[in-house]
Amino acid sequence: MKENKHYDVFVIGSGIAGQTAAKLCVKEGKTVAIADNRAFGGTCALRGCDPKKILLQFSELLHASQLLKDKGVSKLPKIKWKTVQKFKSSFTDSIPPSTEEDLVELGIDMYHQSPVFQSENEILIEGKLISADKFVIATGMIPLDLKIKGQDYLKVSDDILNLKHLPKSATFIGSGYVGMEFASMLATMGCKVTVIEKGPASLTPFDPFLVGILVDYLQTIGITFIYNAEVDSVEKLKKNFKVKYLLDGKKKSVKSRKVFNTAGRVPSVEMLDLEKVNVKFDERGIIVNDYLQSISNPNVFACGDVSSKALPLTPVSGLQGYVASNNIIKDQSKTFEIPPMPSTVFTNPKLSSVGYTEEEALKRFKNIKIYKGDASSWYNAKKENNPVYAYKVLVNERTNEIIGAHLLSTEAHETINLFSMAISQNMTVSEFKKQMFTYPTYTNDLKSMMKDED
Ligand SMILES: Cc1cc2nc3c(=O)[nH]c(=O)nc-3n(C[C@H](O)[C@H](O)[C@H](O)COP(=O)(O)OP(=O)(O)OC[C@H]3O[C@@H](n4cnc5c(N)ncnc54)[C@H](O)[C@@H]3O)c2cc1C
Ligand SMILES: NC(=O)c1ccc[n+]([C@@H]2O[C@H](COP(=O)([O-])OP(=O)(O)OC[C@H]3O[C@@H](n4cnc5c(N)ncnc54)[C@H](O)[C@@H]3O)[C@@H](O)[C@H]2O)c1
Repeated sequence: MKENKHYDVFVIGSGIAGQTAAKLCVKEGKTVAIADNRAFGGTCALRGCDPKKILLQFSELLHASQLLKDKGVSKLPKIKWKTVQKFKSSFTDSIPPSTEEDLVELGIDMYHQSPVFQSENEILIEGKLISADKFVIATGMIPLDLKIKGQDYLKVSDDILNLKHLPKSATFIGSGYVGMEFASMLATMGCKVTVIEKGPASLTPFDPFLVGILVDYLQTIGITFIYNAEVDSVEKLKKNFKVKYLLDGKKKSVKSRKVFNTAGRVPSVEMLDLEKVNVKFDERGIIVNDYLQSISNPNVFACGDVSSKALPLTPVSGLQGYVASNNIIKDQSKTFEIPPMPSTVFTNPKLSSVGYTEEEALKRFKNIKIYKGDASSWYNAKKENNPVYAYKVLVNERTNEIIGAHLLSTEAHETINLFSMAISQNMTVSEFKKQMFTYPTYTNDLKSMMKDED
C-alpha cells in the first residue's frame, strides 16, 4: 500500500557524510529522513577504519615484538584471534543501535531499505512513495565487481574484518590501500600471502621511492608480489582456491586458503535508478559542482565517497556532508575546497603522505628542493631494531615553503599531521625548524629531514 509523505530533506546513506548532512539540516529546523540498506553507521565505523585499526593494532604489537626478538623479547605474544574479534565486535555491535537512538532523538525519520527514484522529487521506499524538496545522496562505495570466472569465491574487506580464523595462506587481488593493509596484517600474523596486482606497482598514489622500500620490506616478511598480472579465474579445490592469472603472456596460478578481492571500490549508485531523478554519474561517482550539487539536478546533492569530488577518506566525507548541508540550508553558501589532506596506509611500517607528490610538484613549481633519505640508521628506528624508516620532503625553492611530505615509519600516521599543519599554514622550512618538539620522538626527527648538504 503506497502512502505519501513529504520531507524537506531526504538523505540516502548513514555514514559520516549522510549523518553529518542529516543532523545539520534537522538542527536548522528542516524535516529530515535518512535511509540505509545496511545497518546504520556507515563504512568507517562498521566495516572500515575503526574496526580495521582494532585488528591491526595486534599485528603492530606482534611486529614490534618480532623486531625486538633478539634484543630482550624472549617469547612473542600469542594473539588469540577469537578474543580479538570479540573485542572488535564490542565496538561495532553498539554502533547501529546508538546511531539510531541519536537520530530518533533528533527527530530524524529512518528507513531501512534502498530507495528507488520515481521522478525528480519522489522515491519509493518500504512500499511508500515519498517526496522531498532536496535529496542528499551519501551512499559511499562498494567493492568493484571483478567479473571473472569463480568470482563468487572471492571475499572482500568486510569478510577480512570478520575472519573467524587466521588463514594459513591468502591471495589478494589488488595492492591499493585495502590490499596492502590486510596483506601486511595477515603476513605479520604468520599467513603466507601473495599479492597479485594488474599494474606495475603497488599504492600508485604514493611516493614510489617509499613504496619501493615498503614493498621490499614486506617481501622480507614473506609476501610475494606479482605485478602486471591479469587475473583470469578462481577455482575451488578441496581445501584451497586456485587463482589463475596471465603473466607475460604465460598462464600461471597460485593456491591459497582464501582469496580476497581488493581491486578497488566503486560508487554505490546502481540501486537508486538515478536516470529517473536526472542525476548524472560516471566511474568517479555522482557528478557535482563545487557546491556538491548534481550538475544536472540542483535539488540533489552528493557527498562523501559517492561524489565525483571525493577523496575517499573519512575526514573528507565528513567535510563534504557539512558543505552539502550548508548549501541546503543557505543556497550555494559554501564551496567544497579540498584542504591539504594527509593519508596513511596502515601497513607495518606505515606509509603517509600529504601535499604534492614529487611528480605533481615538478609540474606545478619551477624549482623544487627534494629532501629524501633512508633514515633506518637514525636513533628512532635503531631503538626499535627496525630496518625501515625513510622520508621525502618537498619544498618550493623560491619561497622555501614546505609543499609535500612523504613518510615511511612506525609513527608516520601521527607525524604526517605536523607536515599537514605546516603545509596549510604555508610554513617555510626555517619556520618549521624553529618549533620545539619533545625528544626523543619521531616528531623531532622531522626537522632533521630538511637538512641542506654542508
Ligand atoms: C576496509 C576499509 C578501511 C578504510 N580505512 C580508512 C582509514 O583508515 N582512514 C580513512 O580516512 N578512510 C578509510 N576508509 C575509507 C572510509 O571508510 C570512507 O571514506 C568513508 O567511510 C566514506 O564515508 P561516506 O559517508 O561517504 O560513505 P559510507 O560510510 O560508505 O556510507 C554510505 C552508507 O550508504 C549505505 N548505502 C549504500 N548504498 C545504498 C543504497 N542504495 N540505499 C541506501 N543506503 C545505501 C551504506 O550501507 C552505508 O551505510 C576505509 C574504507 C575501507 C573499505
Ligand atoms: N588507510 C586508509 O585511509 C584507507 C584504507 C582503505 C581504503 N581507503 C580508501 O578506499 C579507497 C579504495 O581502496 P582500495 O584499496 O579498495 O582501492 P585502491 O584503488 O586503493 O586499490 C586498488 C588496487 O587494485 C588494483 N587492481 C584493480 N583491478 C585489478 C585486477 N583486476 N587485478 C589486480 N589488481 C587490480 C589497482 O591497480 C590498485 O592498485 C581508497 O582510495 C582509499 O581512499 C583508505
